[in-house]
Amino acid sequence: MPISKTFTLPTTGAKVPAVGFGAGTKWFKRGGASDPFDTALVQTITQAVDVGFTHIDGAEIYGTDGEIGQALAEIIKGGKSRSDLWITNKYFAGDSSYKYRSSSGTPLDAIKKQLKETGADYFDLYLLHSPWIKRESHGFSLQEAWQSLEQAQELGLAKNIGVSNFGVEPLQDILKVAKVVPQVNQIEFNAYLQNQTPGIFEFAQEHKILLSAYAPLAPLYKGPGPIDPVVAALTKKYGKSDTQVLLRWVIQKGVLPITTTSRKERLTEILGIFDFELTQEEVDEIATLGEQKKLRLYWIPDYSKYDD
Ligand SMILES: NC(=O)C1=CN([C@@H]2O[C@H](COP(=O)(O)OP(=O)(O)OC[C@H]3O[C@@H](n4cnc5c(N)ncnc54)[C@H](OP(=O)(O)O)[C@@H]3O)[C@@H](O)[C@H]2O)C=CC1
Ligand SMILES: O=C1Nc2ccccc2C1=O
Repeated sequence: MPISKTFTLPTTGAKVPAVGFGAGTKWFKRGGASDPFDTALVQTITQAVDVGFTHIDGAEIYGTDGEIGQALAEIIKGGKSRSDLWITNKYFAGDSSYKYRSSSGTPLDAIKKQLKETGADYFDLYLLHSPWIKRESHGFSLQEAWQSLEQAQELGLAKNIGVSNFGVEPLQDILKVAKVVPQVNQIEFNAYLQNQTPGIFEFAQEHKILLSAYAPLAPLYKGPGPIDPVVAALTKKYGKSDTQVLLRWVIQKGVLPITTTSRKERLTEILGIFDFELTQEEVDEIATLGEQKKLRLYWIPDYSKYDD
């Protein structure tokens, strides 16, 4: 059977390109809107699409919507159409201090603003970036925030809607009112963090929510660790790089990886993950060895209580 280059969203049936290019992390503008326009990001996104990426991951808080918009304009000028791309974006909800949130207002307000800034017409997927929303701090509850996303979907502004960094509890909270079940939960995921929050992997499977992984390559740049010898053996067996083995592992766990790079050669390397398959035993071995090390890079201290 040919190896699929897409994941299918359970409810809408939409086909999502199976690896995403992130416009956050190393591109994230810590200085916000006052940071200079990043022409390197524009160039890297257009190069990424040139070599075969069709999935771009942005977020309100990254401050890179302008760059995504410029790249999109250039890509369309080059002959592609909007529908050739999958663009995810996210509403900035803040962290567990409840001190920060989008300056745009509700998710519906924010998506309208972000659509203008990117010129994207619609987002293929729009997420609540994090679950820390309450009426006292935000002016609306988490359930109301979800309903705001549902409205955005009804208006055609987002084809699919979902969440990011959600644990079981906030998911259960929105499921009480949801007319549309979240399609995706984008979480930190790799062999050393297989449950960002307790039970989330199983919960997502039960509720047919597609998990998407950021920091999929953390075992590479935050090593050494117990999976290293197995990954090294697999690179030899398959003639693939450690990056490719790790991304393949994520995909074969049923999770959609979002990665990024500033290096052209890594763009093609990343896409070289669709012509080989790990055996189930190899997938399981990495998972089992990975349990021996705990690594969390994001949403600290929000989720540090789970690391004690
Ligand atoms: N929803 C959320 O809360 C979050 C979402 N994200 C999203 O996910 C995207 C990807 O996240 P990220 O954690 O960066 O993904 P990865 O774990 O895939 O890391 C990518 C980074 O790893 C570096 N890298 C790759 N190979 C190596 C190597 N062999 N040695 C050292 N460094 C290496 C790359 O650098 P180089 O440029 O040199 O190739 C790049 O900066 C983000 O851009 C963002 O869109 C990320 C974090 C949180
Ligand atoms: O790309 C990201 N970098 C981050 C750092 C801290 C919290 C969230 C994020 C992102 O989404």
